[in-house]
Amino acid sequence: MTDSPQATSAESTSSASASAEPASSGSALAAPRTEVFAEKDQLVSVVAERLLAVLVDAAREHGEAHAVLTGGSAGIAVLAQVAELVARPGTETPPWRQVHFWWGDERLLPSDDPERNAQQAHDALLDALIAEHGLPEENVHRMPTSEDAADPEIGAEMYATELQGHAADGSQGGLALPRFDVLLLGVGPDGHVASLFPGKAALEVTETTTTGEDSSPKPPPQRISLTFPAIHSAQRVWMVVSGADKAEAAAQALTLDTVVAEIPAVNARGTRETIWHLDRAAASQLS
Ligand SMILES: O=C(O)[C@H](O)[C@@H](O)[C@H](O)[C@H](O)COP(=O)(O)O
Repeated sequence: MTDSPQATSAESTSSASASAEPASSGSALAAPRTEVFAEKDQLVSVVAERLLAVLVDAAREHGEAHAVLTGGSAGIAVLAQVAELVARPGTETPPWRQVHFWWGDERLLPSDDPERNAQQAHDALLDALIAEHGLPEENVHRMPTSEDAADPEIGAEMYATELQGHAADGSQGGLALPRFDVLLLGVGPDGHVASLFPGKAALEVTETTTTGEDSSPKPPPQRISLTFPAIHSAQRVWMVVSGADKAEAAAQALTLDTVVAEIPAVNARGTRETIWHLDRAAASQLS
């Protein structure tokens, strides 16, 4: 455990779940690594710095960068911190016209509802990037609203089409997806990630990149989510987990024999990197 906000001094360990097989992807996925920070603020600063660095490198290397955002308190705090870094003179930033933002999940609500993950991300970061730094509005790929789609399944199909429109060449395990450089995920106290909740049919979806949820146990009930195969296509899956209410779910997700149907977060992995960024409270039950 560390009191330093520096990524290099965070505890970093390979987890026992390294040999647990993910449920839905044929390709090899990165075993989870954990990094524990004394406080949420430190976690947030490190993830924000890393996010910017990944976008800079990906834009340089591939001519474009794709980040998948999450809702939730830690995920939105990361975006607010990115906004602070971007406003700070001397921070290296990507050419924003080459950066695309996507979402891992969304609540099917009206476009201006403050509960929408996209609305919160706009307030925290995206509005400033669009207004002051040249991020093209069309690079912000929001999931459909309740005005766009009559139900979550229709919304999910619409988003799959949007993803397909930016698909990388055949490299995402047969699914039409952009090359996600980094995908952020929060974790619920029940172990959910994105809008993939314990015991739900959405956990089993393997043929499509998106899915609709009609009866989420966390309000609101109607949601749209990426599926596990879509999550597994990401180069880097970064979990951002803060607070004692996540401790039990985090400990279970990082345990060898945990079942995806009970703790979906056990199946959140990327191709190159899976990192669980936890504050001390969220890490308090890790063995
Ligand atoms: O739309 C949502 O509800 C979120 O995307 C959800 O999956 C969230 O990330 C987790 O519930 C963690 O949220 P907190 O970080 O606020 O605990």
